[in-house]
Amino acid sequence: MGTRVLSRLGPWCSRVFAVECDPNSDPVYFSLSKKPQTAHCSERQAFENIFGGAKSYSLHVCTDERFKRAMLYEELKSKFIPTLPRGCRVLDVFSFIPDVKNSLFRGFLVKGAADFPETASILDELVRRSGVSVCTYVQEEDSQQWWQHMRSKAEDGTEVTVDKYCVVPAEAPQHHPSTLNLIGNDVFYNVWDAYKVMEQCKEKMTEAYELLELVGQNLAQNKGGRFPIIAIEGLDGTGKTTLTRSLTAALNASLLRSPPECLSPWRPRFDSEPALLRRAFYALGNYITASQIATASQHAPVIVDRYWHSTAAYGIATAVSGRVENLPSPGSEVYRWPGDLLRPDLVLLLTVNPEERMRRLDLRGEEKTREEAELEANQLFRTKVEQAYKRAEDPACVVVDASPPPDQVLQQVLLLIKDKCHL
Ligand SMILES: Nc1ncnc2c1ncn2[C@@H]1O[C@H](COP(=O)(O)OP(=O)(O)O)[C@@H](O)[C@H]1O
Ligand SMILES: Nc1ccn([C@H]2C[C@H](O)[C@@H](COP(=O)(O)OP(=O)(O)O)O2)c(=O)n1
Repeated sequence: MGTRVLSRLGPWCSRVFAVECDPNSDPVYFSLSKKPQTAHCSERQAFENIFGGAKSYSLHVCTDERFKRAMLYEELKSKFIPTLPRGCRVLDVFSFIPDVKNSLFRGFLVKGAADFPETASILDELVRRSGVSVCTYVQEEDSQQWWQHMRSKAEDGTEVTVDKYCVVPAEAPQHHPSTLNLIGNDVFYNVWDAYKVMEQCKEKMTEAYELLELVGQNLAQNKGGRFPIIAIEGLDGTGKTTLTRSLTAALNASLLRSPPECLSPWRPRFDSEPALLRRAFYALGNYITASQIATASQHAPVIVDRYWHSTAAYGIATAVSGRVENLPSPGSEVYRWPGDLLRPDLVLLLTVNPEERMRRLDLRGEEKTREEAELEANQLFRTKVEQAYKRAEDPACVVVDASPPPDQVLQQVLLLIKDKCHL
């Protein structure tokens, strides 16, 4: 497969690879060459760290078809990786064309499992699967050169062929590889893009079928009324529910939320699905909420507890790995508002320091979504969500310090609303 065309994006050997060893530092980048190249001492050391010692191999999901890609990746992550023998080291590995959108294939580099007979038979099975490629890494005797052996099934599916490439150092690309597939996989910029994802799984999930029916019934009305629409955003525990309730009473407003109540029964199901489906679920939820906002804003101001910015900020922060610096820069198209989604007049982002947020969450003591639980455990992720919120544009979020007592936060927000929405 190596020299043959792997996808519309070109052959395997033109790809760059990135192995993530530590979320707080740059990945180790390498590319492939037919001829050995001299590497600097530090580059040789980096290769030794990732390939040296116990035998290592990598698994890559490599198909252009986004639904199949998401499903295969989830299968590897939740079914294959947990079966690995204890003590194996698993690192995220990306293969991509530098700075080319939608060229990213995700995968895993596994170290210390190749000597187990069970692993060998699972790998043989994976090699024969379409959409997965399996590579092993070997060092030639008396040489410091690492080789990638890419195993793939022959056209007739019976035999396994091996393409060999030297692993050579590659420069870091301008954009972190995990940002390349955001659009259309982690964030959707029109309803039809998310709708198409849901259509692909309606056969296997009745929830998807019913969701599509609901979206279909709710798309007709998407124009705001004469009253202002105010969205309240922020991490869990920042006081959104408390504020939206008091604001609703103070302004005699309608209170809505995204995802809307009618989707609550299906939410746990979608929360346990691969990221592509989860994101499509929340994206479609925003369009149903938009239709409810359109009706409600004809009669009274509307307060919305979470809306599009939540969907985008969590989607981007989950997909972009490593450091906060890896997020797309401010001004990037990923922070734009979807053209076909009803826009709020004002978006307020509630912020409190991490200690106070934890104190509030402990006091509340409710069950959390998987992502919220991850957020709690992971300061880096939390910072990325907040940064993504702050980079959102048109409408941008107005940051509100939500650390004072509830009544003071309410007064502060009422003043803001008076100023920005003339209420
Ligand atoms: N301004 C505030 N000061 C102190 N505690 C607050 C404040 N706002 C909310 N809380 C408390 O913090 C917890 C989380 O608030 P909540 O409104 O449920 O947040 P969110 O909806 O953003 O998850 C609740 O126990 C709530 O009573
Ligand atoms: N409009 C929305 C709302 C929530 N989400 C996702 C993002 C996170 O995974 C969770 C957070 O929602 P959660 O219900 O835990 O938040 P609150 O408890 O309402 O503060 O849902 C979304 O993507 N889009």
